[in-house]
Amino acid sequence: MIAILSGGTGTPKLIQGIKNIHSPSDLNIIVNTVENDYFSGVYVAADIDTVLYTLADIINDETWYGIKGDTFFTNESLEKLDCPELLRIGDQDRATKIQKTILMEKYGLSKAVDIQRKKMGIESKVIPMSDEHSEIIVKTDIGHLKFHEFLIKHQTKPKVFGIEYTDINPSSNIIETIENSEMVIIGPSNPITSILPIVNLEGVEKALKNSYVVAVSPIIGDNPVSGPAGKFMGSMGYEVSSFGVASIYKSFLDKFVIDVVDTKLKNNIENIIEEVLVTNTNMKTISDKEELARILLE
Ligand SMILES: C[C@H](OP(=O)(O)OP(=O)(O)OC[C@H]1O[C@@H](n2cnc3c(=O)[nH]c(N)nc32)[C@H](O)[C@@H]1O)C(=O)O
Ligand SMILES: O=c1nc2n(C[C@H](O)[C@H](O)[C@H](O)CO)c3cc(O)ccc3cc-2c(=O)[nH]1
Ligand SMILES: [Mg+2]
Repeated sequence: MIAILSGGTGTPKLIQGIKNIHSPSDLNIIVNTVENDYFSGVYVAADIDTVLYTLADIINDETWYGIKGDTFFTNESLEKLDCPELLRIGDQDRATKIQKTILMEKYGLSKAVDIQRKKMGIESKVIPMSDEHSEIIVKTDIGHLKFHEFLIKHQTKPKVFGIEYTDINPSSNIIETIENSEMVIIGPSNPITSILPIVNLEGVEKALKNSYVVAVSPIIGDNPVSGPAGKFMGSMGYEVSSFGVASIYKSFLDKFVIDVVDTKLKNNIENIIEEVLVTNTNMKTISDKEELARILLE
């Protein structure tokens, strides 16, 4: 059984490759929840929904959120009603989020997501990192911003001094999922706001130290492929490079996969991570994703 730690975008791209070459029923995806928040009265678990839609092959893989071909009648009507939404939420996507909100209020987030993934015919388990609510606050030069205000309203422009989120408990079977796995894959998601919130949960780092853990760097050269990971790493004093990512994961990482662009960093990173593998990690096509998955799983 393979455990995968996931945020949005980067890891779901890799999951598209993994699920094509490895039995989906053998995958347990542990997903970040600290970007979750209510929007227009509906609970939005952005990274969970991106993973669900990716596993169900309905993801909009231009934006890496929402459902391919979705309509936006409610989003546009809210705009006309002077209730503009920060997130551009599609109509089918909203239905899924409303379903999750209803189920969650009855059964908690983990059970709600498990009911949803079964109804979507997904064989892999999708496990929220926690059933408790915690939100990232981004400390910037224009004040403390919620993650989506920083990301969408301010287009990640403000200077970042740091991020914080309240301590929460891991959801019930995360530790045993990690301990029972032959391998833990940390996908190329944002190390600071997608992966570390999972690692910092009570007992997770210890479980990772006792597991075989492989990670893929989300940084190629001195920038992330997308999103604000570089700003967050810089604000916490990490070098914005694959070496910086290795420094974040070094206490539990066994193997680190970096891009060919960063070949020159291999020797340096081998001083802090046992095994470093250099390959193409820029996933543009499904064969890029399957090839990277093959290299990780061999
Ligand atoms: C908004 C989102 O960024 P963010 O919330 O910071 O990060 P996520 O965890 O949601 O994922 C983005 C993360 O993924 C990396 N990424 C994306 N595509 C690739 C790829 O083809 N190869 C690779 N090695 N990493 C990839 C990216 O650098 C980000 O750090 C967002 O960007 O959508
Ligand atoms: O940058 C954006 N991210 C949007 N996201 C993605 C999400 O807010 C972040 O980009 C996450 O970091 C992705 O991991 C959505 C996620 C959903 O589940 C539903 C709708 C959206 C809409 C947006 C959006 O309009 N802009
Ligand atoms: Mg994200």
